[in-house]
Amino acid sequence: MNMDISDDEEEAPPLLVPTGEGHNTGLEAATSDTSLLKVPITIITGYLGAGKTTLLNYILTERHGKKIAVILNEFGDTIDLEKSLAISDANSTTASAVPDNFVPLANGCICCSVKDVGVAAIENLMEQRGAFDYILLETTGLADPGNIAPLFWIDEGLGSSIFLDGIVTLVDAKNVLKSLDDGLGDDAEKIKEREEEHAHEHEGEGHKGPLLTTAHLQISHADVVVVNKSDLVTEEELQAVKERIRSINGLARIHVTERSRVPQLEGLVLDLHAYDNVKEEDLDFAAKGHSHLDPAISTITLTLPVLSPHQLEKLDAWLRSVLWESDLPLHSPTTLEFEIHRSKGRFVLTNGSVKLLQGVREIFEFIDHRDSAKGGGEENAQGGGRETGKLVFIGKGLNEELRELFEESLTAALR
Ligand SMILES: Nc1nc2c(ncn2[C@@H]2O[C@H](COP(=O)(O)OP(=O)(O)OP(=O)(O)O)[C@@H](O)[C@H]2O)c(=O)[nH]1
Ligand SMILES: [Zn+2]
Repeated sequence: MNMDISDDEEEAPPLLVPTGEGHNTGLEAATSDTSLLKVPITIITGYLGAGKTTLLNYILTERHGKKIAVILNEFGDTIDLEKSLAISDANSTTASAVPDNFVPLANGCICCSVKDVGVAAIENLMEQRGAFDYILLETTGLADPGNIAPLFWIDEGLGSSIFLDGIVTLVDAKNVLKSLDDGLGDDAEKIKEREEEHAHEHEGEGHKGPLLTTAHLQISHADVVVVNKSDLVTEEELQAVKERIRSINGLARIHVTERSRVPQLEGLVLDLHAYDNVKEEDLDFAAKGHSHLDPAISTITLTLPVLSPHQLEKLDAWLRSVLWESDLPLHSPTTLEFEIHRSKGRFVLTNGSVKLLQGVREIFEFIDHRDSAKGGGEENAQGGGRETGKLVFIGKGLNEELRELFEESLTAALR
């Protein structure tokens, strides 16, 4: 497994969208200042019946001063919603008419729908600029947000007019542990498909990890988890649910609700800037959790020293190996398997500037920290060479043993 981590065109996974500059590993990516001109999109995901539509309705009827366009990918069985949710006017709670060229997403596989129909729907929507200033996308209960997020994040065509603000995952407090443990109630065919896919990827290895359910995928990609239906569980049950979610995703904020009524919209479910900013406090928070309550998915944190520009390039190469090929450059090879769903990082450079890392599956980018000079300078003055950088991974198979191997591998790579 010891491998060459040099830039190899052959080995690179297919990017979803051409960026015009080859592989967008982000070292040369611009800052996100332009996001101020773009319309944010929030993806609302969650298992069947968790309360997604209830949240949408709640958002649309709350005072938020926004004109919101809603995209549903399940029009077939939510005809009433289609009528009432289409576009909410900030000045009234009654919905205005659906624009002519609003194309609903078809039923079925969300990633195909979004690729083939959804992006067009949003592009059509964008021609109605001024008609709305926020987009909410409710996915089907079985959607994997890891397939959807990159479409809105990297796509240059859309990138000019919208940006992914965050993924909000609703969970049903009463049923989520059951769904995580045995996929009970989960679409059996979907699970079988996923297992077959997995078996195919690791052909001949004769290895089968713990069950990865839709609930796992939705929680591991969440920026916010809304634990809904709190009225149906005891305080102890609620605590167990929160701990389990925390162990899967150490980065996500958790809010407990009844009828999806989050105490506040802005900052809690809307306007998160979860993909163009990385908050230090979030990384610190993730670093505190060490429980691996969930056998399938967990969160690990690695610390890094202040990096020279050359080391930043080495980090970039290391990330390409880990994220693109699921391969850990090591002196002694390991048979441990892993799969990274989400990554976030914050790195201080020797010149005092700060780089942020954002990643979903194999797609990642470095972003310049907005107040780079200030933040980095202060830290350097205070820290004086302490381990200031942090890298957080959420994914499958990330146990303590692997965390140590990651640390060993990264240390060697930065040497
Ligand atoms: N007891 C209880 N019921 C709730 C709560 N929130 C929502 N419900 C009910 O749960 C059911 C499902 O809610 P929805 O908002 O439609 O859930 P959804 O995630 O959009 O469901 P699908 O689109 O079918 O996947 C509805 O009957 C809601 O009235 C809650 O906090 N407590
Ligand atoms: Zn719904």
